[in-house]
Amino acid sequence: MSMLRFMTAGESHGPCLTAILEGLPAGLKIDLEAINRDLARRQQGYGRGGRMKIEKDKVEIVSGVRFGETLGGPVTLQVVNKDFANWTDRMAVFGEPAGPKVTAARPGHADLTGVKKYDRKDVRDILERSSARETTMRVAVGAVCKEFLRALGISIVSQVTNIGGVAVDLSKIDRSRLGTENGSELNCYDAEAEQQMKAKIDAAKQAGDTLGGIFEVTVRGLPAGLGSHIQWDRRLDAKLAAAMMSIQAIKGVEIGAGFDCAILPGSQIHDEVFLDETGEVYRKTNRAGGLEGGMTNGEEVVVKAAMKPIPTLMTPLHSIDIESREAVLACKERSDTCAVSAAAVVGEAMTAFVMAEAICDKFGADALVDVKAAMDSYKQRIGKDW
Ligand SMILES: Cc1cc2nc3c(=O)[nH]c(=O)nc-3n(C[C@H](O)[C@H](O)[C@H](O)COP(=O)(O)O)c2cc1C
Ligand SMILES: C=C(O[C@@H]1CC(C(=O)O)=C[C@@H](OP(=O)(O)O)[C@H]1O)C(=O)O
Repeated sequence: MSMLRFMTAGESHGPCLTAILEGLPAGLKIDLEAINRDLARRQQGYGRGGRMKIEKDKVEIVSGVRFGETLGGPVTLQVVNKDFANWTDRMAVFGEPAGPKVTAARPGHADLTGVKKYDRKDVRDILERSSARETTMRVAVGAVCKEFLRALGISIVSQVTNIGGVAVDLSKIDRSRLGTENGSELNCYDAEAEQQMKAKIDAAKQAGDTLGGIFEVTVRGLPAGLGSHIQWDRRLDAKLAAAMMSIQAIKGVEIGAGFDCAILPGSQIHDEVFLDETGEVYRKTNRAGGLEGGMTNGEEVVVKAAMKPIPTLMTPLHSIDIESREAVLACKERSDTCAVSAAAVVGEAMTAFVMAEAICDKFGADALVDVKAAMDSYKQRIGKDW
């Protein structure tokens, strides 16, 4: 099994956010600007809250890279929370809290179960870590993984396909445009749908309500045969689904035709296989989303994720106070109205990590030249044998 792994640390309003990524090969050139571009993309999107005006997330690398190239050791990435300076009364690492406690738990968030499980008296002790501010570091890690994948000819793009029930007409989408520098403010490639999405977000904000939606991530250039049918925990579709579900507020994942597979007959779901005049295998459709038997099949990997509406509502829902145990309205922290386009960037990052891990698993991960050579030789073999 691969030893590619990462861990994040940091609170939403703490001094800084950190990630350690270990297991990437030595000899990979790191482009800080590419990481910062993805961090900026994660901060964008119609419907984001006030915090995005305060932060301008920029990464610093403090280990594992020398003169712009990985050494094969753990890479430590850091992003400073500018907002920490405004939160020292509630978020200082030592001393006594001087700011108010949060005691009104928000339905749909980690608040209520978190305070019970961790024996805390202030919901802030839970919300600071359960906040999706943590996804900043996933995006930084994912951007490094994307660099690795790019060096092997693999790219990852995303699009938002639905916000609060306003759906993109996927038949209108020119898929070759996906990934062109942020298709739009909402990372949506259907201009008409996007206008309606924005109006829907405006209306939700006006009503103190929030919205969820759906995004889709596509991986191009993958060799067939990543992952395995041999054991449950080596199936790449399972790893991808788990990685997507690990993103805050994601409640559903589909690979390829996904839930439609349950409705349509086999003749309309399975992708028929043909040989071209040179003897190469091809398929006319990709309803499997590039994964069959837990392995990539050489087509684009296509995964969708459904995000629930943001749990912090400015017209708060009924809840309880954890101190007085009285019925109250949930707390109103500054919050996003809709963050699906940001979640799509996080989805790209998690997909990048899963694909990078699958590559390291199959081709080794000591030196980038060896990974490339192993992958080239494998591609030659399967190209010829098919
Ligand atoms: C990019 C992104 C931004 C988010 N912004 C907010 C927010 O501003 N306010 C909020 O209450 N929840 C926000 N969420 C959702 C919560 O983090 C999430 O619902 C919460 O952690 C509970 O986890 P669960 O929904 O997976 O059960 C955001 C999620 C993502 C992915
Ligand atoms: C509140 C949550 O996270 C949001 C995501 C987020 C970010 O950087 O994405 C920053 C946070 O900033 P603040 O709380 O200071 O406004 C929230 O906007 C949550 O997920 O519960």
